Amino acid sequence: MSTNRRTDPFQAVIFDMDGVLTRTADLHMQAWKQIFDDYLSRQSNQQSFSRTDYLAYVDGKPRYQGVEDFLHSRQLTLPYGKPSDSADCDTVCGLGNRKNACFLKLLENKGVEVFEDAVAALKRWRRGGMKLAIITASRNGQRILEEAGLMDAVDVVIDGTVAAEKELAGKLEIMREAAHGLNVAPANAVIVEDATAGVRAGREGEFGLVVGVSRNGNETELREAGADHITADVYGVSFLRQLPNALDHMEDLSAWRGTRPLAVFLDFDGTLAEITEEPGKAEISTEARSALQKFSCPVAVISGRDREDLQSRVNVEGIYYAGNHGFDIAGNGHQHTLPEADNAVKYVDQAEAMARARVGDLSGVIIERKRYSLAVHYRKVKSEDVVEEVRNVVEDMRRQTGLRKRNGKKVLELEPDVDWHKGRALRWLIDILPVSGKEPPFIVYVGDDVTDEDAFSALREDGPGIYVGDALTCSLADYHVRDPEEVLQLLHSLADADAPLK
Ligand SMILES: O=P(O)(O)OC[C@H]1O[C@H](O[C@H]2O[C@H](CO)[C@@H](O)[C@H](O)[C@H]2O)[C@H](O)[C@@H](O)[C@@H]1O
Repeated sequence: MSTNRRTDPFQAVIFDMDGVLTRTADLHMQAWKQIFDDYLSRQSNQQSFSRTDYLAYVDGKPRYQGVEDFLHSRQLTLPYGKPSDSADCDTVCGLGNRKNACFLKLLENKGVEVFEDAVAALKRWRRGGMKLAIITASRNGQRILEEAGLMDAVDVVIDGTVAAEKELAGKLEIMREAAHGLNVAPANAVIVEDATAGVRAGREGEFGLVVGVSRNGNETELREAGADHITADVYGVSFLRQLPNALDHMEDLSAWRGTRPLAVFLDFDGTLAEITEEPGKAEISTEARSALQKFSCPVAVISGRDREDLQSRVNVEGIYYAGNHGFDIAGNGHQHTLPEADNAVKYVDQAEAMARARVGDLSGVIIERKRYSLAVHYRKVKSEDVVEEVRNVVEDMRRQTGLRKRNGKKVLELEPDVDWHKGRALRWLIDILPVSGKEPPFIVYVGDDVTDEDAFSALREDGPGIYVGDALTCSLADYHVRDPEEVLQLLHSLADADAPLK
């Protein structure tokens, strides 16, 4: 994403409503289809209104403009009329009014459904102190947001009614008005849009980042319209922002948790243990170990290390251990490894042999063989040329073995290319946790590395992701703590919070 070049954080997110936050886009499409098909059936040689027509000519535009643009695409013209035209008039306004009456009827019958991923992202960004706006060209925007319970979830709402009152012509002016209402410059705001017209407006308005949401499989169109980043899942969208420190927000965490039972998940290197020059030297402090021992709730450590190695370094009984980035899980009578990972061991063997032969003797390179993966460390390598050589060789190894390559902190890793990672391991563990009561557990996940982002992403509303590192980050976490020392403080606070629910 283009965010890497920025050194200042984004301050606001402006969400399009229909199709991004609410599922009303389908209702709009149905309403448009009903009225256009009726009209087209009375014209000669016209095919019915399609989803392609909807996406190309109508989606994301003010109602009457949508009518005009679609009719124009079919070489049809109607008198414009006036907004007060009755719904049975064959004018641009009449057709638009007919569509609205049809839409409201559908809304009444079917209600408003929201996209959970976008609502969860909105909540996360709000917790992180981002300014938020929802925009829509729909004159029914406020009504829809009230029904969806989202009216109070953001700072500014600009819908078609507000746009008409303020004489805002089109999406770009609506976006600018939202940025103005949030008191941020467009360059410091992120636009989240599913319509090509909206993406184009975001680009034209020079907003800092334009995210295209491809729920309709329209990636190509969104890319051509100029989206910086395309996603089908808003929850996975990351950009540079300033995370609050979890230690300053323990009361917010406690309010979020409510009466749910606690479960604590942690990464090892860089989280429980300080990063060291050599992997073999990383150690958990005695304080951190005894903090883990004090928890009565479930605790799991999920690491890129081999599980046995991890277990012997952490050395706490009664907790869950997931090694090899979650490929190998065990604890409290449970055991889980993936058959696909077992089948890939021969390729890891092959990769290891290649690594030892081609970079094993290079000064500073450390090769760490794990059961399901191989790490080639270059933290101690002094020469940039050698680092480059390591990169090239690992890329070669990836091509020849079919294993997946992952970047870590001064390490390149190869692992089985299957749909499994720390996030999947986290969800697997959540499912087997021995939690009492009917409420789902409140999960706290603490991690510092790229692979922990899969876990942050898998959390959704289960609880906070806490990133270990600088506040200024692209992490998908909700909060940060600075370093393993602050992780220890966090563990103490969580242990206190765990005590009353024993
Ligand atoms: O998931 P984690 O527990 O964070 O493990 C990720 C990798 O951590 C280790 O490497 C990292 O820590 C080393 C010790 O501090 C450091 O020397 C190295 O540069 C880091 O990349 C571990 O050796 C790997 O196997 C893990 O995958």
